[in-house]
Amino acid sequence: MSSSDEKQLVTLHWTDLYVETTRKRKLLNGVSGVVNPGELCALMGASGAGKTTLLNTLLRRNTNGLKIKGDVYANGQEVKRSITGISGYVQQEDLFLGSLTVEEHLNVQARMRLSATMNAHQRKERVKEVITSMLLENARKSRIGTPGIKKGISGGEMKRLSFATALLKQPPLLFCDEPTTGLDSHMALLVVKQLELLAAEGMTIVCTIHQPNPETFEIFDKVVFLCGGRVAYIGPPPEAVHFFASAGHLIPEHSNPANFFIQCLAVDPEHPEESKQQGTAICDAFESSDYYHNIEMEMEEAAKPRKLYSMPPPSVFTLIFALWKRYIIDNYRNPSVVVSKFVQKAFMAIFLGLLYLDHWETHPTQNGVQNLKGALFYYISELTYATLYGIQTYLPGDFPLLVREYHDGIFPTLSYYLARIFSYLPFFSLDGIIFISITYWMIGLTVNAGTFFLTLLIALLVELSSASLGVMICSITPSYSIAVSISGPILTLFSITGGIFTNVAAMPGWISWTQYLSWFRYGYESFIINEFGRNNSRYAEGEILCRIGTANWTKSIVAQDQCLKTGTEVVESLNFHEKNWYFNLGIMPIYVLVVYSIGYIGLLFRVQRAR
Ligand SMILES: Nc1ncnc2c1ncn2[C@@H]1O[C@H](COP(=O)(O)OP(=O)(O)OP(=O)(O)O)[C@@H](O)[C@H]1O
Repeated sequence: MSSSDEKQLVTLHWTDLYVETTRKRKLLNGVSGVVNPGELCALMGASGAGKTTLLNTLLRRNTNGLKIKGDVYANGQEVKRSITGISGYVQQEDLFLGSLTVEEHLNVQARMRLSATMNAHQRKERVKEVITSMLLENARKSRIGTPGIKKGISGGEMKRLSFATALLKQPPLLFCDEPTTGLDSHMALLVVKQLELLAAEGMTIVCTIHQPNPETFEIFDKVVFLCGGRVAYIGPPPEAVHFFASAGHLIPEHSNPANFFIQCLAVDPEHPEESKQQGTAICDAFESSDYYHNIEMEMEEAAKPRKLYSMPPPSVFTLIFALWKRYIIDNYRNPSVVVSKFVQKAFMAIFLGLLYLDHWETHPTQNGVQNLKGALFYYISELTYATLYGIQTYLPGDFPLLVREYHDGIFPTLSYYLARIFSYLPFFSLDGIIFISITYWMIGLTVNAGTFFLTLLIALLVELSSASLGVMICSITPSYSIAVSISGPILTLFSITGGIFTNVAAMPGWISWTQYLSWFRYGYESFIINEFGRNNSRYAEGEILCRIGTANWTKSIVAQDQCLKTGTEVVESLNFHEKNWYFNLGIMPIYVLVVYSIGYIGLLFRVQRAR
């Protein structure tokens, strides 16, 4: 629409569509057709006739690996992928984020689908309108749910919600793939009547449909019967009766016309060759009939170019914000993220605190120093494993919806990627902050605000690094199980080359480079320098006792040559270097950016291929 009071009308036509597989199997063989504004058109035919292939070809969806010839036009102008900008698509399988309520889902979709020119009040009104028109008022506040996992709204309500979503932006063109499948006959009729109303308002509607009953069949303005990838009939339903009769297939009394036509065109397993010949004869008869001539004239008219408006889409920031909000709600409603994450972290913090509970008296002792070295390494592990595996539990589940919404032209992959990362950040940083804040004081790290906040900063960078690798692995691998099986060995490698299990300077050359691929090395060195280095007076000359901190001091004196007497000696005992302090703090954010970027490229590739 050019403005709110001017309605966009679209004539869709397609000419000589040929679709072939890589093995040269013809799925569509010269299919042409036209649907005018205000027409409700059904694609019909026996199973395997090519209905879904035609719908996908018109929409340029799910056509990977297929060779397509022929063109699709809207208002006389050739459209390819841009058809998504002027159309809505209701797919056979309903796909939603089940944790949202019906209204929340529509609000988020309204932000993403409606034009940038609409304000918040207008969007709200539009959401109200679709809720009312799709009879979703009673389900407004209900969670959508996930079939088979968490019960939510009914199947019929889900289908109506799919319609409501597609209709939000009032597209001039609507495609539906088997909108009545899975619905009872009453609900199916209701859906088709709803489509009739939309067509009456000027919408151009194309849908595939399986064996409609006579009452439903009559509602369509135009039907397209396909047979073996060819058009067997296209035109109004009542005329189909005459055409099939003229081709020698007189409909018996009291039979369902759609069923009868489909049977005429179907391959009979008992007489496959004869039935194929029958189908071919009907297609040939149609191509030389007046019915086809009428369609050719309609197509000629449709080919005259007319205006095609498109509304300004929302800004990238609006898209990111809407998606971020959606995933924040999802994370929040996902008890395993919120509850288990924080409870687990608090529990582990108390456990670690009690394990290493500070038992020094006035000075650090040798085993106290050793304990801190161990506890600081454990910090890395705690901030790594739960974060990386936690993220991997949820991301793969997003993929099907992401693919659908991306190919619906609602948002670019980058908007999803950024929104998803930002939606995790609060959860995957707050838990680390809680963990450090509890343990820091219990295990006896330096009581100093500067050292404490720097420990928090390092912990945050470690957790961000771990999250980035978790997201990256999920983004480039096709499933959760593959992501997890790749992550395990990588983390083991990072862990053993991180600084505590092996001397970082003494590792063999062929493996020592791996330490620089991970935050284990950078994070651990930073933690150690922060605590023991940077002229921390607590570990100045003479402050660390050459004793093991037990009750019996005299029996536990450590030999001078094995005694770490200063903080600098502690740092050097691990072959770490204070000069790396700023480098480590700088490299971790760069690491995060690089790893996220690799993940983005991987995800983009996968999303684009999944068509
Ligand atoms: N990507 C593809 N690669 C190879 N063959 C395909 C592909 N897509 C569809 N086909 C084949 O093309 C034929 C038509 O498939 P299509 O899904 O369009 O039929 P349909 O009329 O929608 O059938 P149904 O009613 O069973 O869904 C079928 O034989 C199918 O196996």
